[in-house]
Amino acid sequence: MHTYSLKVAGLQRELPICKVTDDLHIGAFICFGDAELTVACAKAMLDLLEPDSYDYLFTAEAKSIPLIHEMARQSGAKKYFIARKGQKVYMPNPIHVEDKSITTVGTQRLFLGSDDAALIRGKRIVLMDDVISTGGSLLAMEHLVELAGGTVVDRIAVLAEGAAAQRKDIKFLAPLPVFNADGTIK
Ligand SMILES: O=P(O)(O)OC[C@H]1O[C@H](OP(=O)(O)OP(=O)(O)O)[C@H](O)[C@@H]1O
Repeated sequence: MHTYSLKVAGLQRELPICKVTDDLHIGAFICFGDAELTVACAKAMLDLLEPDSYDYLFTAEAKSIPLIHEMARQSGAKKYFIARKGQKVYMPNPIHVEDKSITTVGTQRLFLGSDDAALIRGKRIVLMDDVISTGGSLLAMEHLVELAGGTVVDRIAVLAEGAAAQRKDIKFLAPLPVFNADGTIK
C-alpha cells in the first residue's frame, strides 16, 4: 500500500493511501488510538483560536471525538457538543440535518438532542473536525448549529484536504493532498 508522509503539530505520521474511487485516493488520517498526536493537534488548534471569542466547541462523531475532548481539557472548557449520526433514545425531541462526506457512501444524518440545542441557542460556536475535505460535514454541522439557534464564529480542523486547503473561511494545521491510484499527488 502507498503511504503519504505527513508532518503536523510537530509530529510525523505515515498515512495509508486509500481508494475512494478509481480516480480519487486519499490519505487516511486516523487520530483514534494515537494519544500523542491527539494531544499535539489539540494544543496547536487551540493556539489558532482566541480563547474569549467563543462559548463552545462543536463536532460530529466519530473520529474527532478524542480531539474535541482534548481541546476542551486543555482549554479548561467544562462542556462541548457532539452531533450524533444516529438517533438515541436518551435524546429528547432531537433535531437533525443531512450530512454527506468524502469517506461515506450515501447520506448520513446528524442529530442533536433538544437539551443540547437549548444550551447552544444564542451562543458562539466553533466547529471543529479532524479533516475538512468536500466540506459536506462542516456544512451539515453549521446547519445543525443554526437550527439550534447558535452562531458559528470559527471553523477549525487538523487537515484541509484537496481543494479545502484554498478555503479562507477555515483554520487548519496542515494541507493534505489527494492522490492518484499510483500514490502520486493529484
Ligand atoms: O469534508 P467532508 O467531505 O465532509 O469530509 C470530512 C469528514 O469525513 C470524515 O468523517 P467520516 O464521514 O469518515 O466519519 P467518521 O468520523 O464517523 O468516521 C472526517 O472525519 C470528516 O468528518
